[in-house]
Amino acid sequence: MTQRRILIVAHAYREDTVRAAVRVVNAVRAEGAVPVLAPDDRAELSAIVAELADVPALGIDVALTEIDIAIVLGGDGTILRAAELVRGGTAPVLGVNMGHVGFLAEIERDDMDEAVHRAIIGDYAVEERLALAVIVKDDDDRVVYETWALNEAAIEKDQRERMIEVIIEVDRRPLTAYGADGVVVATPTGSTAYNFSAGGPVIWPTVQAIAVVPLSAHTLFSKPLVVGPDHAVAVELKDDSAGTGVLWCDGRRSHPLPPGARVVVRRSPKPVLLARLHPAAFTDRLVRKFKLPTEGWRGPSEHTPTETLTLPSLEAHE
Ligand SMILES: NC(=O)c1ccc[n+]([C@@H]2O[C@H](COP(=O)([O-])OP(=O)(O)OC[C@H]3O[C@@H](n4cnc5c(N)ncnc54)[C@H](O)[C@@H]3O)[C@@H](O)[C@H]2O)c1
Ligand SMILES: Nc1ncnc2c1ncn2[C@@H]1O[C@H](COP(=O)(O)OP(=O)(O)OP(=O)(O)O)[C@@H](O)[C@H]1O
Repeated sequence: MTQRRILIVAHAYREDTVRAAVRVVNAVRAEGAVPVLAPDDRAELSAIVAELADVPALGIDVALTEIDIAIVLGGDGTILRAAELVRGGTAPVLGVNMGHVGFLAEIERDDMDEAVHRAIIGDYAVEERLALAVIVKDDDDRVVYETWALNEAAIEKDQRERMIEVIIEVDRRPLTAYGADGVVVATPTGSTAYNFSAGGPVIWPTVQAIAVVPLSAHTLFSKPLVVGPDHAVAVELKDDSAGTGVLWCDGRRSHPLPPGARVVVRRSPKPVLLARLHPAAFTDRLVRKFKLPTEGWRGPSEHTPTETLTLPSLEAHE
């Protein structure tokens, strides 16, 4: 059997995640697999823990296509960073929550050793999450920037004192126009992030959809929209928009949007892959992460992993 290659992505500025990175590197080696670090991470981490300096580097010693799985030690920001690192390959991401929220993480830090073992031996399921393909066109309809998003494409004003004037379009048909702080075009995964703060709906990960949510729109029609996964949503900055804008994808990849710029968002042909160790109900994740009140609930005590079902069970309607 070929040796498995495990990318380890750790938050480099926290003591606990750096310590966890050393532990995971040692566990991977002890089980006969190859630990790998992104070159920048290796430089940052080995400045703190010298023994990490000899870990093979991604793209130098080991190609991205050779990576079997990425183990992530951090919060959602670190998981989004890991998703970017493995985007050109086929490795799923396994998040160990060492952040504050860790909504995208599969497990909490206390279960790390068992999770690492299962990652090394390949004992996990892979869940596909809808991702967005995002392009920016200039006012001559030329593509000037291309990227992708797991959470959202946020079209935002970039001057505090000026709104942006936008036109929303679906499948090349104009829908409405308004002045706003911005527009969030979110995936089901991102529905619990910026979309959620902006008043958008929480979308279960089993739903394939794209949400379009205005940020402080100065209009009576400012409802969040949800379109199917095969619709193309475009947000245009009007030619006479007083304010200039900026595109931010997952808070990581950005591009300026002058008046006349057009951002086109579609479902990416390439989903993001998340490694799953347990079939868990998305409902439970929402309750746990957002600390929702459920005291007094009198429903059935047996656990039904609804996240993996496509139809609601009969009990759900009781
Ligand atoms: N007002 C807001 O809520 C707001 C504003 C800007 C960006 N964001 C979000 O921050 C994300 C980037 O995350 P970061 O950690 O690098 O930045 P960050 O450190 O500023 O954290 C933003 C918060 O969003 C949470 N988060 C991120 N993805 C999530 C998800 N899918 N579900 C639930 N919560 C999630 C993080 O845990 C964190 O609490 C962006 O993709 C965007 O969704 C939110
Ligand atoms: N090695 C690194 N180099 C540069 N930035 C990093 C590195 N590790 C983490 N970050 C950044 O630090 C920020 C915070 O990280 P992260 O979100 O993982 O932690 P958190 O804020 O504690 O957790 P949560 O997002 O769950 O609240 C993110 O924007 C992340 O991308």
